[in-house]
Amino acid sequence: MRFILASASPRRKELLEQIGVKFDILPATGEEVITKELPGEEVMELAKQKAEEVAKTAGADALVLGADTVVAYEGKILGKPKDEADALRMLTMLSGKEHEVYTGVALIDNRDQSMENFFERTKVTMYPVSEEEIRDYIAGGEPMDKAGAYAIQGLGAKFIQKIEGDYNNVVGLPIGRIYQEIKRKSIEIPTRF
Ligand SMILES: Cc1cn([C@H]2C[C@H](O)[C@@H](COP(=O)(O)OP(=O)(O)OP(=O)(O)O)O2)c(=O)[nH]c1=O
Repeated sequence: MRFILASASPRRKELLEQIGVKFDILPATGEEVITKELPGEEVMELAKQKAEEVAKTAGADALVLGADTVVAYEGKILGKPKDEADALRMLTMLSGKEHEVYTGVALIDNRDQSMENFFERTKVTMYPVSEEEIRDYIAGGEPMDKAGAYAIQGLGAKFIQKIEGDYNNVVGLPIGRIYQEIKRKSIEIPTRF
């Protein structure tokens, strides 16, 4: 069977490569619209939309993986910042506080049209960050394509005090959980080794 990653994210590609899976990339292009109140519901729905779009064109023998990541803080859902002012607003909000990162996953097996749809949650605590540090960080460009306006795997690491849960889930893919779900369903996916 073919394994297809329905994502344009270089982080997701790297995480799948890390566990030795052989796969092709077919990014979903549809508009992401936030419609749910709860972050777990939201990321599951967006992951499902991405996987469904790609599954339609992926062929009868494909397993398609879609994912979506958001940050949640005090009932608010933070996606990617719209502009630099939005990034400043997000990082000011997260400074010195604990927030949650949710990644939703959808795995569609085209052979029997079945779907696994779940989310993983990781708690992240940021040290207090000054406005000057935030402005410098934004000027460097890293926040703009990241949910919550930071990258734990990049320069943003200097703001992170602690995390509770799967680190890879924050980067964009709960890779251990995904492997366990594939194993649980007894799906044989191609490997590089
Ligand atoms: C919190 C956090 C998010 N992110 C990234 C992961 C995701 O790529 C991004 C959230 O955007 P997403 O909409 O989840 O994904 P994407 O648009 O990058 O890719 P695609 O829809 O094609 O799959 O934020 C980090 O890289 N590091 C972090 O610490």
